[in-house]
Amino acid sequence: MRVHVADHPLITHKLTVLRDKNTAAPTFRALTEELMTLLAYEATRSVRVEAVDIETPVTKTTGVAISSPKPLVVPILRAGLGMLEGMVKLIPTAEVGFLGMVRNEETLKPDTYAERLPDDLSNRQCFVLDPMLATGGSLIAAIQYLLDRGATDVTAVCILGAPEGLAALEKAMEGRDVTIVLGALDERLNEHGYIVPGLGDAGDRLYGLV
Ligand SMILES: O=P(O)(O)OC[C@H]1O[C@H](OP(=O)(O)OP(=O)(O)O)[C@H](O)[C@@H]1O
Ligand SMILES: O=c1cc[nH]c(=O)[nH]1
Ligand SMILES: [Mg+2]
Repeated sequence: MRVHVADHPLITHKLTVLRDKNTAAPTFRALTEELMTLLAYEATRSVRVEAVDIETPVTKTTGVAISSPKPLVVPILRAGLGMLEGMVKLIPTAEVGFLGMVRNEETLKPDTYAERLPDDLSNRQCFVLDPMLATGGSLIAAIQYLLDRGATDVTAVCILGAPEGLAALEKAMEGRDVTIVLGALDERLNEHGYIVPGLGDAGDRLYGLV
């Protein structure tokens, strides 16, 4: 498994505003989308392309176009939905599948309550979006879902990660073609499984309490 932690002052600046408990939902949503777009630059570094012949006003030349089958973007509901627009703005031809997951706040285990994915993911490049990698339970289950359907090339994008979750993911995905791109790797998890310093509950901050 490959791990890339973004190191860019624009990302750190936007993350600082996102972390601030006084940042209200409209700004939080806008920043989540912007951060995704910045992280997408790294996450799509190996997006598959094929040669295409075109003609400029000056001459014939060869360029590239994103290959078919098009990449599959999978936001994990709810919070991953806040990252979706930031990704598909960059790859408008991407297809989008959905996984709905909620972590049981007592056991910290994920429960999958919705799934809408193609049956066969072999030969699809998959991009999983979830802002928070805490214990890693949700992301491991989501990536495993894709691998079980034949995916061989999965990149996950998270805005914040905890070392505990990253270690669990690395152990679970050992030897698999999985990449994770993080906006920042935080200090630790607290006794409730929340990332420290973190930003709180990403889903609640995007969409309100339920
Ligand atoms: O790494 P883990 O310990 O599994 O925790 C991370 C998960 O928790 C959050 O979702 P949550 O369960 O709060 O659902 P929500 O997006 O609907 O708020 C977050 O968006 C991840 O999916
Ligand atoms: O810090 C955390 C941990 C899990 N889920 C969140 O939204 N935030
Ligand atoms: Mg939540």
